[in-house]
Amino acid sequence: MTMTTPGQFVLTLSCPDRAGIVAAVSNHLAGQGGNILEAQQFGDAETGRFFMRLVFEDTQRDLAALDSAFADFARQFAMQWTLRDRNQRRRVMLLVSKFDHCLADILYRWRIGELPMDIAAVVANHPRDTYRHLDLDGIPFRHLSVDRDSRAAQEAALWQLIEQSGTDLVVLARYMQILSNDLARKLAGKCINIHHSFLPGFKGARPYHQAHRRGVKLIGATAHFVTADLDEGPIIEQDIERVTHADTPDDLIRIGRDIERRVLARTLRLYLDDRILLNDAKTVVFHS
Ligand SMILES: Nc1nc2c(c(=O)[nH]1)N[C@@H](CN(C=O)c1ccc(C(=O)N[C@@H](CCC(=O)O)C(=O)O)cc1)CN2
Repeated sequence: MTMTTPGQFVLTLSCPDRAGIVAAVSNHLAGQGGNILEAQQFGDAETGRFFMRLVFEDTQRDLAALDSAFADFARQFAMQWTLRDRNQRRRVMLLVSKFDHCLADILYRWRIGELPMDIAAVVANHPRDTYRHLDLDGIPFRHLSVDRDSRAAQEAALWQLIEQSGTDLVVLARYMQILSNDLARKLAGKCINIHHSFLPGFKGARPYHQAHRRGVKLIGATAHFVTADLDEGPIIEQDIERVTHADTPDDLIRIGRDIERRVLARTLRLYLDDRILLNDAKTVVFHS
């Protein structure tokens, strides 16, 4: 008898909270031949919304059939949901400006298999030579220069590239250009930024210099979804390091680089494994 290797699927959902959701979802998946391997849930008492992430295996392996059956089931709960084949890799576009330490870190982790994704392109607003020390072999690179007068045209070219490359996620890896409200809206829930401060402190430009002037004893980095409101998007992951009165702004920048790298890498892994759910202006993150 030939044994079919079951496929693994990730289901995320959110809906108005009520009794019986977990049982109903579990019974539905069992009825589809699904065997649940992981399940996490959270009921937000403030918003009355329920969130769930499940990983299940199914010998049926037919995503289209599972998707259609769940669509019928989800309607009774007014669910927002996603269902994905866990082996389906996301296409991720990486945007960078002058400082490329986060990009370098992502490329390394990707090349050693730590980030299961396909890189759609690296897009920079500085020329290729800026990144001459980086291994970009096999990765499409586009230099989209931008200034006050060319911003609209640059964003139009960027959006065309995002659409044509089938990009699923845009990562601002220290990309220092403010996206227009229109582009931020088009990328809602699909664009992540690494901000080099512990938000909500020190939004905007030059946060390390702001922090130095304030005499902080901790600095941090924050990964968040990008919205039209600068550095106000739903926070996904953060981390910090201690600093002292003797540290200069350049010391803070140096110490901050490692925080930014690890926060963004953690965030990318979380996103690629469907562990981040949007909860209005916040997120629910189901850590492993
Ligand atoms: N619509 C959004 N765009 C961007 C966001 C965001 O949350 N919403 N995050 C920023 C990243 N960022 C800090 O992390 C940031 C980037 C740029 C600036 C800024 O003042 N830029 C100047 C130009 C600076 C330069 O050319 O060196 C500007 O755009 O006029 C502040 C904060 C990314 N985009």
